[in-house]
Amino acid sequence: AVTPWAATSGHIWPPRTLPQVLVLGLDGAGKSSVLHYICSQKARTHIPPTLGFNSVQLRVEGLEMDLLEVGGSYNLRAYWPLYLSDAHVLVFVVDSVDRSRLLTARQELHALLAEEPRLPLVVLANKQVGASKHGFTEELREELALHLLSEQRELFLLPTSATRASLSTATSVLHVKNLLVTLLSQP
Ligand SMILES: Nc1nc2c(ncn2[C@@H]2O[C@H](COP(=O)(O)OP(=O)(O)OP(=O)(O)O)[C@@H](O)[C@H]2O)c(=O)[nH]1
Ligand SMILES: [Mg+2]
Repeated sequence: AVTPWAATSGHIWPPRTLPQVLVLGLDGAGKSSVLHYICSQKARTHIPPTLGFNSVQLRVEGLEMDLLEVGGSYNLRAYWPLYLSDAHVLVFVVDSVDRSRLLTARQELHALLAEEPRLPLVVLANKQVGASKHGFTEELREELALHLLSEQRELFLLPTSATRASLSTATSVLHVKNLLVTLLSQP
């Protein structure tokens, strides 16, 4: 059988030289939408599910980076760990409205990072509507048990939205970009 990677394996081997940001998270969390916004500055509402992976290059302030999304559907999650060792930063996107799947997101995230104690982690609490309610970030931190991941790791949690053309969307995504630049610029 043809794996989803066969047609595109040239992208992942030989290893690339640009710093790599790996973008993971359950299906429907909004990975592709966030990437689309980051790269085009435009909100887009109908993006098809990622059936394999989705790779984009981004240049910010003279720094070039590769952003690699691997689809989040159950079958594709088996491939997630293969991309960890090349990653400089992991961006993990969660749907902060769909509380019923936070436990699954938490389990996947913890399983993934068990072997990578030092990989910087940026969790995006996506699908924010307007200003998030007081204490929201703390709740989410708890629900994802982020304290268990944070000993030697740089860890950030940012609220984002990606599908509405609004100032809060633009600002949230700008924060993500700036954070990536900071993380990738450190020695
Ligand atoms: N309301 C709202 N909807 C969003 C937001 N981000 C993404 N969506 C919607 O959520 C659905 C899934 O978004 P995708 O970007 O395809 O999610 P994904 O994480 O790439 O999913 P897979 O590729 O299947 O792993 C789409 O219908 C998006 O329009 C957001 O910030 N707010
Ligand atoms: Mg996608």
